[in-house]
Amino acid sequence: MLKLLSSSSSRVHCLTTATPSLRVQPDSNSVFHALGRLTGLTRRSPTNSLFRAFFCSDSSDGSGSNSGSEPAVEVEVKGVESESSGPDSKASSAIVPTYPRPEDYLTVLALPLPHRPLFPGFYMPIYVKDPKVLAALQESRKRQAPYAGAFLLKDEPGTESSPSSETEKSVYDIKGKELFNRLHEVGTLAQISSIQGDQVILIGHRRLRITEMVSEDPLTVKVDHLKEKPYDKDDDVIKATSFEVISTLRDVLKTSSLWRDHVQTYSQHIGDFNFPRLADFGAAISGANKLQCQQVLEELDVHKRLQLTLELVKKEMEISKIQESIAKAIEEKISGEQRRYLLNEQLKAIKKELGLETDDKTALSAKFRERLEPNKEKCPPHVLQVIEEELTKLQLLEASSSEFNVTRNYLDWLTVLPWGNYSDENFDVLRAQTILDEDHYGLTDVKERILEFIAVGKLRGTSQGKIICLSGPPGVGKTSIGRSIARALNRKFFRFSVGGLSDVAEIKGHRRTYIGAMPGKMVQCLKNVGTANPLVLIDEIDKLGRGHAGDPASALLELLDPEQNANFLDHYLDVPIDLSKVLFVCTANVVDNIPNPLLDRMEVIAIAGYITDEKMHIARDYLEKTAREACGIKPEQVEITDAALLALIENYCREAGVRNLQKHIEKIYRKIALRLVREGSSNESAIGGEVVQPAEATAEVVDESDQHAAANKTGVEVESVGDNSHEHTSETFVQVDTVQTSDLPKDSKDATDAEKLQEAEVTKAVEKVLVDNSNLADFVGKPVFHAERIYDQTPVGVVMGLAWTAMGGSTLYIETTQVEQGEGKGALHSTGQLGDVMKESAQIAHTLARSILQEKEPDNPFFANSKLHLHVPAGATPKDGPSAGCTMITSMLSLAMKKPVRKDLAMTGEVTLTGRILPIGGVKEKTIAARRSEVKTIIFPSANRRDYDELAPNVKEGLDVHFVDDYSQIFKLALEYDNSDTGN
Ligand SMILES: Nc1ncnc2c1ncn2[C@@H]1O[C@H](COP(=O)(O)OP(=O)(O)OP(=O)(O)O)[C@@H](O)[C@H]1O
Repeated sequence: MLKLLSSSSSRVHCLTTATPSLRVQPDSNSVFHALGRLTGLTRRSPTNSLFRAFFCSDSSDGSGSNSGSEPAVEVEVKGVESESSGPDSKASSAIVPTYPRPEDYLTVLALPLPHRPLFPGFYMPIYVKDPKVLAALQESRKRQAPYAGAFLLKDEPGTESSPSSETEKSVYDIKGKELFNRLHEVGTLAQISSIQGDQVILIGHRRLRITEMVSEDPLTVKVDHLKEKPYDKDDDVIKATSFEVISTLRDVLKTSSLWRDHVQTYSQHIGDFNFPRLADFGAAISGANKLQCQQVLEELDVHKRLQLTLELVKKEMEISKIQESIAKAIEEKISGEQRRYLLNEQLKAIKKELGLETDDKTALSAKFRERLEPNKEKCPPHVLQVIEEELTKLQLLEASSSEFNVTRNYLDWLTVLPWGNYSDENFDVLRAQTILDEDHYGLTDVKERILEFIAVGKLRGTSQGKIICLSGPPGVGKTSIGRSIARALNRKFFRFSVGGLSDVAEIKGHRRTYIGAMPGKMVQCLKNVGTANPLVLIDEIDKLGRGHAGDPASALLELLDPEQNANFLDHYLDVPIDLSKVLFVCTANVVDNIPNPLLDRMEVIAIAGYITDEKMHIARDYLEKTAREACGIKPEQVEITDAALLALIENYCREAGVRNLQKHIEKIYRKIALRLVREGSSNESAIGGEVVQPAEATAEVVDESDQHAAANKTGVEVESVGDNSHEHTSETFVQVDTVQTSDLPKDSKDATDAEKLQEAEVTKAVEKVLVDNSNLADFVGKPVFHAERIYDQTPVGVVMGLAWTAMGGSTLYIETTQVEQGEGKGALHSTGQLGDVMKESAQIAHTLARSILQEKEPDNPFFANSKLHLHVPAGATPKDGPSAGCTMITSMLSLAMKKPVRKDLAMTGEVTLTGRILPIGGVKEKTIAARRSEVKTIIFPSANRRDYDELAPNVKEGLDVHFVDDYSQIFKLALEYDNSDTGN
């Protein structure tokens, strides 16, 4: 609320009703309007009212044209409840503007202004620290002469122009002469508006110039009251400049709110708002520095002052433009980001609506929960807890962060595993037996062991995780039996090979902190099979790598050991998994290479290899069938005779396993398939060419020695049928048919009869392919040479031994010859890539043979006088082991006694220096190898009798086996035989 009071009724002017005494100058009015518009203040606003009041009242310091023409008016403003009333509404309420006459104030108190000069019409609070000055000010107020001079303080030479609060304080300490010297000459007559504590509010009135110092403390100076130089208010240049100032001010005010605040500190206690006032106004509210402001203050030429002000406000304008562009750029940046954010959110919402949302956290969490739901009851509580924690974490993470992806993948694995989800086990022993027999012939031990396992499961009501290790040469069906066991037990099957595996992380997984971390093989297995009790086949466990970081064998131990694997901890998963229900089946070629702690926990079932008879069965009942089906051939289209199969096994596939046999059978069937297709297409083509071209029975074709030649001829025939069939005169079935066909008078034939004939002949052409002994080579090539049986009749000094290799058993010869003879030349030289153990065996054999000969033939100095050479073919294969000891002695004795050993005899056994025979390994393999080489008599150490007894009857069938403790028994069997018995 604005109230105007007057100290005397004649000097009161009401603001709301303009009285005749109010005088509005044309220039000031226009300025008022201009400024009113540019400040955005309404006529009703207090500031506006104040403008109006003062325009009409004071002309005492006005332009020269108005000077002294109007009486001074004293206005008291009280209770101005508006921010426009000044910097301090309380202070404003105490304002008692008076219009001092210059002659009353020729001597004034000099107040220093540290920051800016005080412009007429503006408020300025200052701090007066000097009590004397303060007292003088209060005194002057009491005396109704509340005026002082406010002068800008010059900077101390060498100091910065912007004073800190420190310098501000020190400014107030300057006194007397020093202060006088530091004051600018031109200042302002300031009304002491209020004094509160040490804060004094000054209102600027008119310009003063110091003429001399009157007293030092407080500093009092004599002053001249300055007036602007007379100017012509209609001067175009002045007008134009002032309008430019106004328009610039308006522009600045539009953009800068800071300026609007400055405007509101304008007190309007200055009388007319005319051109000089406009210049002061512009300079005062600009952000110009104090010297520039002082320059404006000192300028008494109105035009020059306006120009100076224009410069300042223009500069201000530039600054405000820069400020605006900065603000705009920032705003644009922010709004761009906001826009992107909004669009992203919209995109998400659309995706969600269309069900395309993949990354949305809630959708993800819902997906994980849904996946977990069916197994939730069976899921262990510790796993559920981890899942819940991770789900909460997922919600808190930023979707674009890498941590989010890690958590999402982790949750993916955690929720996908078949926690407590077991497949129903089959404990039906009879069904299992049928399945096992369906898939594999023989392998009785393995099948028996599986049936035992099922029986135990049936009685206990639940099965237990076990580790079975199937060992044996390649191709004996270790891997495939694993598959059948899974089928028999109704368990899911998972196979992984650890051959060459050297990284523990393959088994135990990587820690989640690594980029691209994955769980180990076992967790992957559980995810793949979807049940917690699969049969896991770990292939090639004997070929486990050494490991560069950690020991894979130890990691496997944790995985396989039934004591530990109930709480198997994968590094990635980080929660224990129960693997105790998993049935592990490992396969190995050589048990010795399996790390001992692992082997210790396994139940090893050795599969030694197959004898011919077993191979015949496997080939006939399993391999043939599979190969036939794989080639799409019907059983009636082919016949492989027993003789051909036997020849195939004995001459081509003599190794322990049946993989090679399988390959050969597949090869035969592939060739048969090609033949059938060729013949079929040749006949079809002939029909297509409208020529009857019956073919001979295929049986004739397969009798031909060169199948390819026959096939080629057929091809030629087909192509030339339409031209001149008479040209083909070869002896093949095609030739006969062609002649017949060409002889037929085409037009005399009934079409239907011809078609029937064609059909009948085509069927005949692909009727049956017969593979027998005579044409086997056409399918599988010539038989490969087998070094195993080099001699039909072993000569003197040559004995057949039995060896065991990773590929199964094999026979090998030990040959000894005499290199040199002469007194005292007895020595032994050995070759054939023998290892140290075998070389030592040879030495032992040499010594023992010598002592035996001495005993048997004391007069025979053979060993003492002969340099012997012992060789074990094949020379390219490294050999080692002690089991050839007895064979070596026999070979040497045979040479010494010039007597060949018994026919079809093979032996094995380690021998000591005293002639004791020690047990050997691989009895089954060796027996099978001996049978393959058509050995009739075998000598084994007595200690191996038990191993031999366990062999299947068909393996033992027809063999004459002798078990010996001492070499003397071998001597008897090998060298002291009756010639009529052995056929020698
Ligand atoms: N007793 C058998 N009855 C029927 N088929 C058999 C028998 N033994 C092996 N096979 C067949 O022989 C082929 C080779 O067997 P598999 O691959 O299981 O050999 P493996 O012993 O695992 O060899 P490797 O040690 O080289 O891995 C398979 O197709 C398998 O079906």
